[in-house]
Amino acid sequence: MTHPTISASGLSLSYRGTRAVDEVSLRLERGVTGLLGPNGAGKTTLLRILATATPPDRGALTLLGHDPSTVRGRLQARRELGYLPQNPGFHSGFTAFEFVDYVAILKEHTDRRARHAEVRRVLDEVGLAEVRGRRIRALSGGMRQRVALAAALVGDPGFLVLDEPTVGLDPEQRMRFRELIAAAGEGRTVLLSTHQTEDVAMLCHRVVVMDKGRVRFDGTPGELVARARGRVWASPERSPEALAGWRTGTGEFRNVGDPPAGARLLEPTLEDGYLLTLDGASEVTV
Ligand SMILES: Nc1ncnc2c1ncn2[C@@H]1O[C@H](COP(=O)(O)OP(=O)(O)OP(=O)(O)O)[C@@H](O)[C@H]1O
Repeated sequence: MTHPTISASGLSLSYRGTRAVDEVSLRLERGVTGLLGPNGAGKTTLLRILATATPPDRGALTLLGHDPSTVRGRLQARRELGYLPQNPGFHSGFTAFEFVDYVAILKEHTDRRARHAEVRRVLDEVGLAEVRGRRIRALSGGMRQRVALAAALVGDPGFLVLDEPTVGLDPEQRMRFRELIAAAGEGRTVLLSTHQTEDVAMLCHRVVVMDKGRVRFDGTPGELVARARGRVWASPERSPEALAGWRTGTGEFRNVGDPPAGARLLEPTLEDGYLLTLDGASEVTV
């Protein structure tokens, strides 16, 4: 059995009256955990708290055995975690090498030779050895995201926080990025925020769904899919019972919701389970 490398209890953070993160408790273990949620659900805010970029208003957090509410614990935790923020803040005039080197300096890698070797290692790990001398502005979107991942991998962190790293990537680049995330998840704890339910289905051993600052689901991808079993059906026209329904390429409607008696049920996907979780979330009373 693995034991949690990250444990959070009752984390809350408000921005002028908005509860961005509301009493979130989580335990993360090795492997890739997906974090799903609609826009404004609080994902980025939660990731910022876990990456020690923003302190919570309330709650307790242990990161790789360190308590980030103390100066010493925060410094220790920062040395051992990697964060790929939604906007990595590239200086586009930098080369890939210069950018990662700059991040390595910020991460207190002071010995120049050892640092440069580390920068080469992480750029190699993400498949960018060939273009390390190229300016970031000349790289494709997929390559830029790999530069950001390389920066997060400096120092071989035990905990990796990735905020929507596959956004805007084409399918081929996304697949390539998935390979890298899966490789990064071997022997590490990775938390991956995404809008792509496919990323979660393909990569994650666990999935957390957030909405309105709260955790609405925490389990395996299979358990999320199971929530939609018996709630997806086909019909020649849109069913009035459906929460969502659309005509597919076959000409039939695919409906999600509470099926009528005798409906021809379809195999659910993770996306169906996710949508039904969000729909139920508005009814959750706390
Ligand atoms: N710096 C800030 N100042 C004020 N409100 C903020 C700030 N950052 C986030 N919020 C608010 O907190 C809530 C959660 O935002 P957050 O960015 O964490 O959500 P998200 O799930 O990451 O959304 P997205 O998927 O769109 O990135 C939203 O209502 C947002 O408007």
